[in-house]
Amino acid sequence: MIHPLIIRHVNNYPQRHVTTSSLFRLNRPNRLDLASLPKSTKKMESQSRSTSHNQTVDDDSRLITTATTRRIQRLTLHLNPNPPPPEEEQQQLLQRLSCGSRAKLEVDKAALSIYMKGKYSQIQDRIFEFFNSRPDLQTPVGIPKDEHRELCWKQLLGLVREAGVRPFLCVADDPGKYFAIVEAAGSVDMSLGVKLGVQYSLWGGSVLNLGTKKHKDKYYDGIDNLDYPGCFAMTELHHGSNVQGLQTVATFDPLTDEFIIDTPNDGAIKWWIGNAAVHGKFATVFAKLMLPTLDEKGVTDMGVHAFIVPIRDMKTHQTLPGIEIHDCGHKVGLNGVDNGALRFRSVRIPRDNLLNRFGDVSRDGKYTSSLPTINKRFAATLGELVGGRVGLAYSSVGVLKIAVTIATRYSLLRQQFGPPKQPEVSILDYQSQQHKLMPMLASTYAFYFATKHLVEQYSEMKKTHDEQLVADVHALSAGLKSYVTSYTAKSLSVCREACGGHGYAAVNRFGSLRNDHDIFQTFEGDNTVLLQQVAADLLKRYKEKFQGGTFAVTWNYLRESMNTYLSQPNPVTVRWEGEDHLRDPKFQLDAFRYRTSRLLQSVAVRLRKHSKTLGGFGAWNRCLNHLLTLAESHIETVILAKFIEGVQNCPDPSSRAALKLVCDLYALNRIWNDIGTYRNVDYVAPNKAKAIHKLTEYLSFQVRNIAGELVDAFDLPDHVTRAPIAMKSEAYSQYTHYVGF
Ligand SMILES: Cc1cc2nc3c(=O)[nH]c(=O)nc-3n(C[C@H](O)[C@H](O)[C@H](O)COP(=O)(O)OP(=O)(O)OC[C@H]3O[C@@H](n4cnc5c(N)ncnc54)[C@H](O)[C@@H]3O)c2cc1C
Repeated sequence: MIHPLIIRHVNNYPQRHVTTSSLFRLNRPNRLDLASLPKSTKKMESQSRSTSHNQTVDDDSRLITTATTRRIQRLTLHLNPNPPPPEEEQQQLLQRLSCGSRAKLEVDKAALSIYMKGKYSQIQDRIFEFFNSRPDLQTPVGIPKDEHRELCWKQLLGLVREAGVRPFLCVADDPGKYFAIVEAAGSVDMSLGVKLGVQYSLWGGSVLNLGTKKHKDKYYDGIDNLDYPGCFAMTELHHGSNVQGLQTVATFDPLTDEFIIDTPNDGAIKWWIGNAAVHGKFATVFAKLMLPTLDEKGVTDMGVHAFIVPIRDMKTHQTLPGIEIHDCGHKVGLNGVDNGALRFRSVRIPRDNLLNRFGDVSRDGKYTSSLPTINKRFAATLGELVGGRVGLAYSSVGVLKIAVTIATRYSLLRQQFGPPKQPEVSILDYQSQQHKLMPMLASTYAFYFATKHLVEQYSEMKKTHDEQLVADVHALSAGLKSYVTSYTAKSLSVCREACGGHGYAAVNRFGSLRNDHDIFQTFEGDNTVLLQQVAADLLKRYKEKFQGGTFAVTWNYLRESMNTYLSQPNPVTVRWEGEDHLRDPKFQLDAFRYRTSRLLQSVAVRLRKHSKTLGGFGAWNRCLNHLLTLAESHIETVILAKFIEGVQNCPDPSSRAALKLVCDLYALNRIWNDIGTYRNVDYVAPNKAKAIHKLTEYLSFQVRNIAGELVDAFDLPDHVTRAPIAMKSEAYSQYTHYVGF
């Protein structure tokens, strides 16, 4: 039993940010002797005791912890020298030590889960159940490349032909459902998610979005039922990001009414093409359309267009004449996907194989298009392909959910060290572990709401084709794809490390998740390149605004915050440090928006200045890091705004309270990460910066208290997370069983 004196003493203590981790750290061997700290720290301790209750944050929680801990240790030993307190009471003590009078939030897991799973949970559950019922379709750890490719193809066939899931129907009719299918398939095996994406978003999507009725009539069913496995052949050996630099040519031959596809040099070999090495029968090949002319050049380059090229015989599966295919080989990850390289030597295809939605060639070789310039046609063509980016952003959140679930469950289970003669504590009680994982858990929630918004916007755009929405979705998908995939990629390493040695066992997933996901940062647009598109879009709108235009819906906030930015920060509010203020969504959003406005305005000035001497390209490069920071800042702002909306719209009060806590952690952690910027411009005074830091640590602790419920709300079954160390029960025995005990 803990003596009531201790409890009273703790309750009377004016601070509430004494953390369990700092408490325990004191008791571990070889730690600093805290009694020997210099006198000045003791002075701070006594000062901190006089801090009033309505001041939010401790002056120095570690020192308070020191004093409190010593007192408790003395009292505990005096009153009861040996027996450790029963676990529940110990927990209560820790609770009080850690957050004063605040109780742990009660979370209604079921209600939160319903809210977080959204309207496509049924199809996802169906996919999980199908693979759970088919052990022969589950990917074993360490499967060799060629077997993995065959298994991945069987998984896809099983999903479509046996489980009756029809992704292609959803690509056009219900994109939200389609992205949910891709996420769930990717949770089973990321290679499967990507293979599915190649077939339906890339190959299928190119036919649907760039073709016309004749193409849909001819190819739709075969794509849907997998009789026509296909590729999306855009990238070449010498050109990936710079699509306008592609060199493959498609020359129209009016005599035979055909296009002749040619790879003019080795640099133009199509490279990295998914489905090409083994399974593909067709490829959508991106090539410069060349029309014969009567001038001395003999041909005119009409810009990059897409053509359907059969690459293997439908019956024998032999590579067709004029086509050479090689395997791109073993990759860092995603080895279930067969990426290949293709060379074309005078391959003839009918004129009808031009995907002619944005430009057509008549029988007599005349070019027609509703769009006036090559650039406009190019933009329209690429604009139709943003679905792939939306899918990657969405699936990346799915990967983050799995990783954070494994790391959090294991961190709750795992115990290392503890106070003398008391049980060891869970590693998630350490402040450092909370710091690694709780903002990540908060970010996972934040990204869920942001990508859900993106999917809704995308679906709306597909319905209405509203021009403004098209531009909005283009920038939003580029920004979210970059931001989320970069964050997930980094987090996978953090999760591995947070699980110590057992995080390194392949069976516990981090290795494959990390390797498979890593390329999400590059394909469907390199992240650094995509962020520049976001920055360019912001600048374009900024310029338009000063010419009397308006910001699009997503960008509306800039109008207001630009005005705030152009005035000086309010000298009173920069010092406000009360918890109510720091947890006010208005303060948080204002801070994010202020930062974006500032970055936007300052980079516009710099670009103008440098372009006079360096030209447009040089000036852009001179300001490139600034531009990338601007794009990230904008995307963080959009994410926060969507998270705040997600909290406000949550119908269940207990879930809403939990989400509010998580949202506050997301916001304050991001502000703290960039505190130098805020301090530099005096948006935040030193006392406020300190308060933000302390409150962030405190919120991490509070989130830790409901971390189990928060990851449970993702509702990922054990057969999806699969890591033995993260099983909902008997994790250790499942792990020992796995290695053969
Ligand atoms: C596993 C895998 C599967 C793929 N599947 C397909 C597929 O099915 N079909 C297909 O067509 N393609 C596919 N790709 C190709 C992929 O889309 C490209 O790799 C991607 O577009 C990036 O192009 P890149 O490799 O040429 O990189 P690069 O553009 O050469 O980029 C290399 C580096 O240069 C930097 N960089 C480039 N330009 C700029 C700039 N303007 N400013 C600043 N930095 C810059 C980038 O940030 C990056 O760090 C696949 C690739 C892989 C690895």
